[in-house]
Amino acid sequence: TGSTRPQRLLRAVQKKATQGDPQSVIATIDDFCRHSEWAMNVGDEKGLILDSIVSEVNPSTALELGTYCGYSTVRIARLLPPGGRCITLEFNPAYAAVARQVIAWAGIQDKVQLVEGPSGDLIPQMKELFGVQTFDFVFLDHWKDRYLPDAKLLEECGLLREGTVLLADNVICPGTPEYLQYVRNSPRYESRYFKSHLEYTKVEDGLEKSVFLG
Ligand SMILES: CCCNc1ncnc2c1ncn2[C@@H]1O[C@H](/C=C/CNC(=O)c2cc(-c3ccc(F)cc3)cc(O)c2O)[C@@H](O)[C@H]1O
Ligand SMILES: [Mg+2]
Repeated sequence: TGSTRPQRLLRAVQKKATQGDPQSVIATIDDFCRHSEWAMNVGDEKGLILDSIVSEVNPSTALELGTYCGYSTVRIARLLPPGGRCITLEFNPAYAAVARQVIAWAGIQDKVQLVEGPSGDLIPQMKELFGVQTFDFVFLDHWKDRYLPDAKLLEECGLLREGTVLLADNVICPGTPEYLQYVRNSPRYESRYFKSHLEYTKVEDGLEKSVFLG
């Protein structure tokens, strides 16, 4: 029973990153993925776009769908204002266990609530479980065929408000065609594409920023 890639990524963080320093955790993961083992983190190039949009929104309450190893969780949480928090949903217990340790190593665990379970079950419980009224920012980076159903579920549960920003990773590669068609054609969203590259490669990918109009 060897280690998994997420476990090897965590070991690199614990070996090379400075405890309590989110930037060094981010840099260590990017170095690991670029020079040792590719992994499906949003990465450094798309990560800068993520950073700029999170900074612009300055969310009190952010939601992330698909924690994986916690890389984008750290990117988002390190930029939150005092009292801000990021709720991140992950249904794979092994990935959640790695992500908790990555987030703790970065020292931003007080800003993060990692919830284990499938988004379809958890989204309807956000208000009762976590006292969430509405989200200011949502980062979609889980199974690509779940972006659209979960966006609609967030609408139906009244978890979006006028101005909520949805940011979706991988709208080109692997691609999320149904989601893109919806947010680009629905009168309830103002959508814009941020062209970039698939993490750690030269392949085209990008992020879609969609503002809910209420
Ligand atoms: C019930 C399923 C839907 N609800 C869910 N609720 C909670 N967590 C969910 C989840 N779905 C998936 N997850 C988790 O999100 C993560 C899944 C992410 C899927 N991402 C990708 O497939 C992906 C894939 C690529 C990729 C691109 C090119 C390539 F050649 C190979 C891979 C690049 C990316 O940036 C990606 O994000 C996992 O941690 C998984 O356990
Ligand atoms: Mg992704």
